[in-house]
Amino acid sequence: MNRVGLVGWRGMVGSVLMQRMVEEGDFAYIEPVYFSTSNAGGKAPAFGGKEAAEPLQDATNIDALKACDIVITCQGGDYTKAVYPKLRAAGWKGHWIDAASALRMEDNAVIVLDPVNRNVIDAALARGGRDWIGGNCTVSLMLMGLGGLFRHGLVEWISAMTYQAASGAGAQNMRELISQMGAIHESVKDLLADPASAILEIDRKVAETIRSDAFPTKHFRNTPLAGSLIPWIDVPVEDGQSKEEWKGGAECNKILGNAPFRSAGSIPIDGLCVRIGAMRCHSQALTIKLKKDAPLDELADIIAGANPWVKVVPNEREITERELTPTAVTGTLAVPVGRLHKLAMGDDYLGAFTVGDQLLWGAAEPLRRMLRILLER
Ligand SMILES: NC(=O)C1=CN([C@@H]2O[C@H](COP(=O)(O)OP(=O)(O)OC[C@H]3O[C@@H](n4cnc5c(N)ncnc54)[C@H](OP(=O)(O)O)[C@@H]3O)[C@@H](O)[C@H]2O)C=CC1
Ligand SMILES: N[C@@H](CC(=O)OP(=O)(O)O)C(=O)O
Repeated sequence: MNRVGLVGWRGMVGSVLMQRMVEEGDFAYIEPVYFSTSNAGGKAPAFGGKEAAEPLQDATNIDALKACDIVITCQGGDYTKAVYPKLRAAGWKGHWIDAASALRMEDNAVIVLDPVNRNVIDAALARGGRDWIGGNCTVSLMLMGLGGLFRHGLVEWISAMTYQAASGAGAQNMRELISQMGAIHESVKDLLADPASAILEIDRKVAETIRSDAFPTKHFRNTPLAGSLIPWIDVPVEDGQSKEEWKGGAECNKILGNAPFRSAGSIPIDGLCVRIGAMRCHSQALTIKLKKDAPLDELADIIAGANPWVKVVPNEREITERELTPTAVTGTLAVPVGRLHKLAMGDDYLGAFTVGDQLLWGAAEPLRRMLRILLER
């Protein structure tokens, strides 16, 4: 049985991964070894009802990691940068599965999203590939939704305008969003209780609260999110883009096995990434330039047929309000795509909207499935 090292299992992404591994019975096929950066020697958990043979191992101990056939880490990029090079330098030939972005664009790394790029994964396996990295959440969710259009060679370019949840910034940010919501309510709760109170007075107080120094904004770089939005995610890069926006083009093309972004043969993918006050679902409004005019019902069938999780929501008001929202999707593997219609720019322009859980398909699920691919070879 494969000895599988689990690093970062108690973090937010790691916890979702453990939950999915339990649900899918993955622990029956592995000998789990749990690692910690903070509590080596402590008691290991028993996910899937399976006791680990050893206590928590030191996640920076290269010899302990070297004893694993496969290591899965959700510990973050700093950990990857500190440990991965030493582990390979020590001659480790095992498989490294990683949620962090640190290694994504390395030549020997594959960005894994098997419902979309199983061909790229299989080709890398045949070449002896050993580094399997989960994609950026927004990128993976867009490809889970639109994979069919790419597979049919229909996409000339895409503009993705995103509405990204607090969870993408981390667990502390989710907590801070809720604190902000609470602070807003607290500031006007007496006025709200009085049906005769003036709405502009409520609005004035809310704005004052959001702008005040006392508003909890530490984790969002001193910028309020509740009652507002933040049109910048991650660090600036070149050409006026944020790094989150750059990943859209760079990672999508790599996942699809295309030429590198901005080189001949790649697909231009760009847009603006915006943080909004959702908890853990990212949404995206997409303008898709098709290579040719195709009937809407054919396009809908192509989108719906790409994988078992994508679902086309008819472009009608009631069902869209019911099924194409973060509230409907959160905690599920469903990737609904809706608002499908031809845009005013021409019949080869398709409008679409998609929602996905950024901790499931956006982070944990592609890693879990890569583990199963390795175990089932
Ligand atoms: N958040 C996201 O949306 C996505 C994140 N990722 C990647 O995954 C990495 C991890 O992200 P995320 O899961 O959000 O990070 P977390 O901060 O939730 O967890 C990271 C580590 O922090 C340590 N930790 C310290 N205190 C606590 C605590 N109270 N509860 C739980 N863990 C604690 C744990 O390490 P230990 O047990 O060793 O102490 C844990 O493994 C990111 O850095 C990123 O590279 C990838 C895709 C999406
Ligand atoms: N940057 C993403 C979350 C994330 O962790 O992305 P990446 O895995 O590319 O670092 C967001 O803020 O929503």
